[in-house]
Amino acid sequence: MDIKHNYIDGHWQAALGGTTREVINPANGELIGIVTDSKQEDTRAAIAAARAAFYERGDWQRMAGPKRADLLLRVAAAIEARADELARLDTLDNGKPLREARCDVDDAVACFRYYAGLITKPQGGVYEVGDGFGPMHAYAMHEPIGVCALITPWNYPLLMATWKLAPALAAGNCVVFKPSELTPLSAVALFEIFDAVGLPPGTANLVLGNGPDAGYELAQSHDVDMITFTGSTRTGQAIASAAVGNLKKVGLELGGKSPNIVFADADLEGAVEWAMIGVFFNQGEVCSAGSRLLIEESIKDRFVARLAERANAMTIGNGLADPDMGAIVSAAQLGKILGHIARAKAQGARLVCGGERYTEGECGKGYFVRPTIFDGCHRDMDIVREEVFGPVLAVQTFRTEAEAIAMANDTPYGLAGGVFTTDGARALRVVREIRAGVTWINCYNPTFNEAPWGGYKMSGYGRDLGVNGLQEYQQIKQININLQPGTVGWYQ
Ligand SMILES: NC(=O)c1ccc[n+]([C@@H]2O[C@H](COP(=O)([O-])OP(=O)(O)OC[C@H]3O[C@@H](n4cnc5c(N)ncnc54)[C@H](O)[C@@H]3O)[C@@H](O)[C@H]2O)c1
Ligand SMILES: N=C(N)NCCCC=O
Ligand code: NA
Repeated sequence: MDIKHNYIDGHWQAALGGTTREVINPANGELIGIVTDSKQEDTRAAIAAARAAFYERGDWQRMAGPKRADLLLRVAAAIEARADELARLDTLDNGKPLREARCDVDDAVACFRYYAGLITKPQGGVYEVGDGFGPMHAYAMHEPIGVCALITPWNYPLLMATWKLAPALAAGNCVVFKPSELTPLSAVALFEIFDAVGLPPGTANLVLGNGPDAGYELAQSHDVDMITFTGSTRTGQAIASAAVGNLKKVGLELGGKSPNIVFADADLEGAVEWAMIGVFFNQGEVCSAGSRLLIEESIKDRFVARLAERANAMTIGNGLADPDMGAIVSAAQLGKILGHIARAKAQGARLVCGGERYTEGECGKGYFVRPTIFDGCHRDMDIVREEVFGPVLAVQTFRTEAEAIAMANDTPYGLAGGVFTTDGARALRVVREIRAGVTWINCYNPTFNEAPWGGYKMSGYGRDLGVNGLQEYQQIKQININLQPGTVGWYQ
């Protein structure tokens, strides 16, 4: 089996220490790849390459915007040409159903196209300014930040990479990217594409390795100008602390425990399906998962019974066979999920369906868990407070709109939330009160490259996607122009 290497300064390179790491298919425990295993010294080499490319040669940042855009369009076309292979890679590596992986690839193609287009549109502004020193004129222009470090999790390997790489590169930065050590294979393919389209050496660098050894150096280094991270809140806190050393800019997309509120007047069959998409899509390994179902008391029994009936009918299996739900990413993550389930039971939540590992047929060799629903949950249970990052739903009831809103906001997180009702004014009132960065009305989880994505509260700060997602990776420079050069007679 080929060993996949780091991509530094336009070359594939083994980690200096020569050690490697096995990449596992969580559907059956089989070895699907071997990657180089980087340490701090490798990360430092990648940072040095990005710095030389940005500060010494500067060819990427000075390349005309339309030309940079053209290269990113070629990246999009190359991803599209390898779409089946890339979807298969993410399914093999992460465990997700193939049709979901295929959506991720389509979104990644569109994301590169979106930022290629956006970088050619007007940016900055022109300002009428005071004339205390004679006639003056001011404008603001957007510039790249410099060397950006990007760290992503394992739940959407290609898509999370793209959400950061596409805008960071479009803006003219040089980057060092570290994907999750659990799911590095599609990132390697993406860098093969960067290599093939001919990004200037040092523009995009790939470091393969774990968080403490390869990742943390990116947060700590004084040679990095910005770090953007998607992952757990705890790791985000460690990164933000380390980033203080040189006051690098920090962007954090962290965890969540998002509320999905269903009122009695909702289209209930639709709400059931969206609630399933909310918490069982991608095995529930979604930062925005609607993992707290807040349901109006009068319909609770009927709704939960229907939800359980449909959850029990979901097919589970190897993602390549395109089941309704695939494998959990790793043995460790499966263990965490089963731990959350055991604690919920111990704390008195009532198990409605699932609640155990799934081992039918070949699944015993992999890491599967049945879609799980707990009824009778209350605010001080861990299952209501802590992110599971698995297919586990906690159900609570409310009687009034005000109570639903208070329960929705009763969390340290603030990534997402949903509301189901046929009362339009109520839907708008409720989403306005939810303290979260991403909300849905009568749907849950779809998201689009055009609109900004990110959290409130302990779900982080900064935004991916949309115009804001480009501006994350840009400095703004004010330029003041004296329209009448000469002396002003200030000092007599
Ligand atoms: N808000 C969002 O958009 C979003 C999206 C996806 C996932 N998430 C969150 O990600 C979490 C699950 O992903 P995970 O388990 O991969 O998270 P994680 O924090 O364990 O790891 C994320 C990445 O950080 C790296 N890392 C770990 N420790 C590090 C350290 N000390 N210094 C630098 N890098 C380090 C990992 O190697 C990985 O690449 C969940 O909490 C989920 O909510 C958030
Ligand atoms: N619906 C999609 N694609 N969601 C991506 C969510 C990323 C965070 O986990
Ligand atoms: Na894997």
